[in-house]
Amino acid sequence: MTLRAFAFDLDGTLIDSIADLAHAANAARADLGLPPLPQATVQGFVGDGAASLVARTLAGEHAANWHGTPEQQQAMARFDAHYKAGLTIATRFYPEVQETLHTLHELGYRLAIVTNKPERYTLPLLRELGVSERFDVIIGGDTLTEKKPSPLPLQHVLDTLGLTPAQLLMVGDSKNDVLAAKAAGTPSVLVSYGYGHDVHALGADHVIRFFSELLEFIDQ
Ligand SMILES: O=C(O)COP(=O)(O)O
Ligand SMILES: [Mg+2]
Repeated sequence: MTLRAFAFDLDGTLIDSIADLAHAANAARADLGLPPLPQATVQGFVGDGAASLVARTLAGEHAANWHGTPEQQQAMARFDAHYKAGLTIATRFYPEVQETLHTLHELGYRLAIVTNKPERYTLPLLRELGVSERFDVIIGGDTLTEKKPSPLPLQHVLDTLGLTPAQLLMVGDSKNDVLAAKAAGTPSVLVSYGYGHDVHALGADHVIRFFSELLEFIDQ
């Protein structure tokens, strides 16, 4: 491979954020007089951005869509307040992530974040975890006009870094990550420990169990 750079999904790939997301989701539901949802249920709602997460959280089902109704906006305001107040209470890097990012950086690879998480959470979260400086480009779900599965965020990374699609490896945990990679023409790797379902059936070029397996894809 002629890899020069990596684009990383955030939730379920670099960080295990589900406890803080579920806490904020259930605190928002409590504010609206609704009973809590199991953490595993909220986990299944993550991956399409905050508006989808809030719409699903409010309805208690994955099929719900964001329409910007007054009730959804109220739920978003409550979720937003709770999540911003506790972005990194329980959120942690998955094993081997920090060491592997350090190694890739030392080897001269450019590193990007391509997440559907909005910038208002992504940027402070990365700062709180002390890794903002690690990344050459950070694209949140609302940074551009389209988010994953659109190829736009990855195309923006390619343009910014001056790379061809074959030189960038998308690393994620869910369907949107593979769809975005395919649409942008970049290779993709899925981690099997994240929030995606059926990762082996999503058509990624590789599925890995541990983050450090990424080092097997580079010319050392
Ligand atoms: O906030 C989300 O919906 C998930 O974000 P991700 O793209 O980092 O998995
Ligand atoms: Mg993810």
